[in-house]
Amino acid sequence: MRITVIGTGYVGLVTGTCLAEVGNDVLCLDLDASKIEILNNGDIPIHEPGLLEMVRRNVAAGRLQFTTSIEESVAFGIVQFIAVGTPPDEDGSADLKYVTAAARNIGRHMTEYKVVVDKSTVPVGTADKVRQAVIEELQKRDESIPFAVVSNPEFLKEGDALNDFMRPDRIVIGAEDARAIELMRNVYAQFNRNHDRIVVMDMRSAELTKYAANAMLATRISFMNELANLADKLGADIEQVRLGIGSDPRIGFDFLYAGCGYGGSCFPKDVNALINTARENEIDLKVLTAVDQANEKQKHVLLDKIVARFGADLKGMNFAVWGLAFKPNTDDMRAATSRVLMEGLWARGATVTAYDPVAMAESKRIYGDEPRLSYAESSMDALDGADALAIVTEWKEFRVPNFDALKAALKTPAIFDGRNLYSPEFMREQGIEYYAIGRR
Ligand SMILES: NC(=O)C1=CN([C@@H]2O[C@H](COP(=O)(O)OP(=O)(O)OC[C@H]3O[C@@H](n4cnc5c(N)ncnc54)[C@H](O)[C@@H]3O)[C@@H](O)[C@H]2O)C=CC1
Ligand SMILES: O=C(O)[C@H]1O[C@H](OP(=O)(O)OP(=O)(O)OC[C@H]2O[C@@H](n3ccc(=O)[nH]c3=O)[C@H](O)[C@@H]2O)[C@H](O)[C@@H](O)[C@@H]1O
Repeated sequence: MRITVIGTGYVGLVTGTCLAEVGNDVLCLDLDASKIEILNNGDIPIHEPGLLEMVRRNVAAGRLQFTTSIEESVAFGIVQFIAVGTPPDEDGSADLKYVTAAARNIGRHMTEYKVVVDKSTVPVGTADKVRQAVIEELQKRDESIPFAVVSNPEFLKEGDALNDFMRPDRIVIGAEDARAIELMRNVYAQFNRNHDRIVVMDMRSAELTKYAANAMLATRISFMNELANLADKLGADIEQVRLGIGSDPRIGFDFLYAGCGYGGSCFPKDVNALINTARENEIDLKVLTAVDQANEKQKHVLLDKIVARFGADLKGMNFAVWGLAFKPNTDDMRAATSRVLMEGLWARGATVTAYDPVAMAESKRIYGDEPRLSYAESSMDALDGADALAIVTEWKEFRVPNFDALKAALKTPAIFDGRNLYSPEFMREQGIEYYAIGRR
């Protein structure tokens, strides 16, 4: 099938590439010419494990192409996936300007039946707005070409995106048009072979399903983070508690890791967007409001522990920070806890030496030549002359450092671990002060 994907970000590029991988002909459109140039030069603009190889393989096979031409992209696919950003507006609601612009471009240029598929995370009711945008553009041209709108939210995780896309738990299709549903079943047939994972529902329910999934996962994390803070006071160990409750299949072990707050482009934004949608409908989502507040607070937990240890005035001190990305295996720093920590340290007069295996280029883009931030070539280099170490992201390479070298390099042998990487008991044996999240 010929498929167009609009937007070559984390979702669009993965979607387009995976759809090509199973044999479709895919054209990806982005209006950011620099991204298309990178892609046309055989590289990719983001860090996602395995993606570069898959892109190259499918480009070489002639199944995957990239363009900045709206006309070309609209003409190409019978199915048009919209996978553009829906960043938060000033009030926290989702900004739909990119989604509606993409829809208008389709309406402006289409000459035959199209299925317009919204893959971006959008508030309930957006499918109607997408339909309206296409209709308005058709009317301007005095055309009445048939088309369908489908809501097909994406559930992939950055860092594991190819696996999530190729082996989905479920494929949610919100649609009311029989021909569109049939086409969508065909699009996903190759990802649906072992057992039927396709859940067809109405569009509003599909849109809400996406927010419900992210909100539930965020709730689990904030719940555990609050319990971890309590465990700190009570002398209990949150990791033992996780094992104790996760063994109940109604709870499960996943997404129960306490830490220094959830970040990324989605949980914080989607929780707030859902709160906003509810507010517009005169519903006060008390649980989710608390989830968000608890997370904002949790992003300060490392700084609070540093201040409790070294005092409020950190002037002249230097902290090594391991991990800048909001999670491992990505270069994404959107809403990353590292930013809250570093900015908090700077505000108290300290400087930072940071190391991240892939996100340092992104950090340089965000912070430019910030004088209070320097970068190290390796995790161990970051420790040289630092007062103490803070760990924000659980990259694999941080799991078994040389603790003797670490102790020798730090002025105070203290680790503030936002991801609970080490055993507190082992740290005590090593003579390292260890401040983790809810561990004993
Ligand atoms: N990042 C993630 O892990 C996930 C994101 N989502 C959702 O998917 C959507 C996209 O997210 P990301 O891929 O992270 O965004 P992104 O910001 O990485 O990429 C969006 C891309 O769309 C392009 N774009 C904007 N307007 C355009 C237009 N009219 N025509 C063509 N290209 C256009 C931008 O230049 C950019 O390259 C969001 O709604 C997000 O909430 C859903 C699941 C996972
Ligand atoms: O809508 C989205 O964009 C995506 O959002 C999340 O994916 P992602 O943000 O890429 O990454 P996660 O692995 O979910 O991690 C999010 C944040 O939660 C934190 N986290 C995760 C799990 C956990 O147990 N504890 C915890 O603090 C991570 O450190 C990270 O900062 C969801 O997991 C995806 O299903 C969804 O498609």
